[in-house]
Amino acid sequence: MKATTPSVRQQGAVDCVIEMRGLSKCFSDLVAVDALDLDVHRGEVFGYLGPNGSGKSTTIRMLFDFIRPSAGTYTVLGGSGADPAIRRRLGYIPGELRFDPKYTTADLIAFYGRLRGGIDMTYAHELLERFDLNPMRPIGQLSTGNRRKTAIVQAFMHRPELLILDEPTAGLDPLLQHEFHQLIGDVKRDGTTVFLSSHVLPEVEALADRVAILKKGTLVTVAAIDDLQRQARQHIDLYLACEANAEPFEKLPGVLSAASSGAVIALVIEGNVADVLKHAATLPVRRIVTHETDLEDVFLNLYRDQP
Ligand SMILES: Nc1ncnc2c1ncn2[C@@H]1O[C@H](COP(=O)(O)OP(=O)(O)OP(=O)(O)O)[C@@H](O)[C@H]1O
Repeated sequence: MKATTPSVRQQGAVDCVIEMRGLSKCFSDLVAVDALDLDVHRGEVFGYLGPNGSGKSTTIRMLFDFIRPSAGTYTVLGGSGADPAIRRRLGYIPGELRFDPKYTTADLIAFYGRLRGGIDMTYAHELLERFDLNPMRPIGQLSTGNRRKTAIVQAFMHRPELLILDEPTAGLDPLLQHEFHQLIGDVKRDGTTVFLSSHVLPEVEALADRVAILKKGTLVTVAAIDDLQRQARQHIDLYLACEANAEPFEKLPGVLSAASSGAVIALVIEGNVADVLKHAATLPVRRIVTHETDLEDVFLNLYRDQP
């Protein structure tokens, strides 16, 4: 690992809070992470996606210096994730929670409070209330979801500049997932950067500004959610005042399928819908129904094997 200057490095006008250059990790002859070049910008929520075993947790564990890279370099907040001064500015939820079962959540947050020093404990107590967590029970007696809540409180309680979250909502019920999403929105508004590894595609779609997709240790895409949304297929139904004929739509650019039934034309379109709307304007259209774009399809296609 190359330690660089302890300030956040800038790339052009953009603050990069995480930088990876050629970052690689091999376990014997398995290449778990292969020459990653990736920048995470200050203030963004960055989704880190990929199928099981694609190297997401391995990347995160390198960022905290829990394991050493086989090649390449990284910086976190301009320095090393092993540096206690940097660690105090980070919040972390590991994929696998390993708390000492005999301690309570209250013990744990008191411990982290002392370790990090000078933090406002009222916020920790607000988080306990927000997630409806009884801090006095030993962690060994908590359900999986309640252990996850403990992990959330310890990661957010000191208002870190950068949160690195490895599947943070695994095991949370939908109400608490919703609360967690609100919390991410709150900290983002305060300028916090979030590096979010998740398998929950709608969660990433709702929260992330940009995403990277990792497959077999290699980056297959780094893209803005907005750009992926533009690539997503749109489903549009046209309700006409006459018998429908889908044929003229089939030839239009971007139309993947056009089907008619009675007075309705059902269209699936990729990219720009301008030509479709131009043609629709020549017809007696009574109603247009648009369905949610299938960003999940875009993600799944990127997950699948590419040539
Ligand atoms: N300590 C280790 N020793 C040997 N192989 C390892 C070790 N840690 C991870 N691996 C292997 O490295 C690859 C990447 O694992 P990693 O846990 O980073 O994937 P992941 O993307 O986080 O997966 P998941 O989505 O299932 O959590 C896998 O093939 C895994 O078996």
